[in-house]
Amino acid sequence: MQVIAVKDKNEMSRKAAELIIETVRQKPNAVLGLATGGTPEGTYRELVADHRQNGTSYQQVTTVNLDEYAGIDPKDPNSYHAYMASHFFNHVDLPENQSYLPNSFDLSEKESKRYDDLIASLGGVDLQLLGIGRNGHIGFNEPGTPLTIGTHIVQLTDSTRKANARYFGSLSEVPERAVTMGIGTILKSKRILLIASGEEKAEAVSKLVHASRPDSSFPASALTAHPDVTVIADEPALSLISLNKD
Ligand SMILES: O=P(O)(O)OC[C@H]1O[C@](O)(CO)[C@@H](O)[C@@H]1O
Repeated sequence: MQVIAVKDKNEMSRKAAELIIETVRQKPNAVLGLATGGTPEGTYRELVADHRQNGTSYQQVTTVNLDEYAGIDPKDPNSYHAYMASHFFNHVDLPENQSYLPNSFDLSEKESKRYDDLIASLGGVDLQLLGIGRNGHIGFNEPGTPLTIGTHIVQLTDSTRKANARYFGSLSEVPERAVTMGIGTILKSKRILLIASGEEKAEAVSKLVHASRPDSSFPASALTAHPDVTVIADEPALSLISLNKD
């Protein structure tokens, strides 16, 4: 696991975008695994700016998203479908039929398997972008989730619902369930890029960096089993650990 320490959220966003751009420039038909939440917003802004200024093209790229709330209308502004459209898809030349998110309405096992099969049929994810929850969740894989599981339906923890309530009118409006790529799905990605910003992530980042093996009580620790993980974290997120800076 390579840990890149940066000063602040802006630098984290820039560095993460650089890595994504490099991936797309090297492999124009790359499959990008994408994340939502507050953390990657700046990264998408950087990607859009680069697309406008430098012409990086997404015409041959395919994207697959990590997760979506169960039962939410894709047109609902709080859906991850809407998030991706407004932060990224609407501003670059990615063809509409080359972006995939989990189906929020069909919660069957068959549909979950179809999502994993789709990713496999695309040749797998070249670069998976991840954020991290305060409790160590990646995607919506909450503590206790088996680490080999594929795409599945999860019951969101109170802490995750509270953390995401800032986007909804009230806590009661935050869906109780979600569909997420499983940790088994995530670990199949060829390369993983986890980004973290802010003091509220410091404990999770410290646990991740110090993890020596996968432990289902802290889902992000599963990344210790992956050979190519880059963590880009800012100073506040790294405040509980000391790193030797290059
Ligand atoms: O970036 P945020 O908003 O702190 O969220 C962290 C993680 O939580 C989720 O939004 C799910 O709650 C993930 O998709 C994200 O990576």
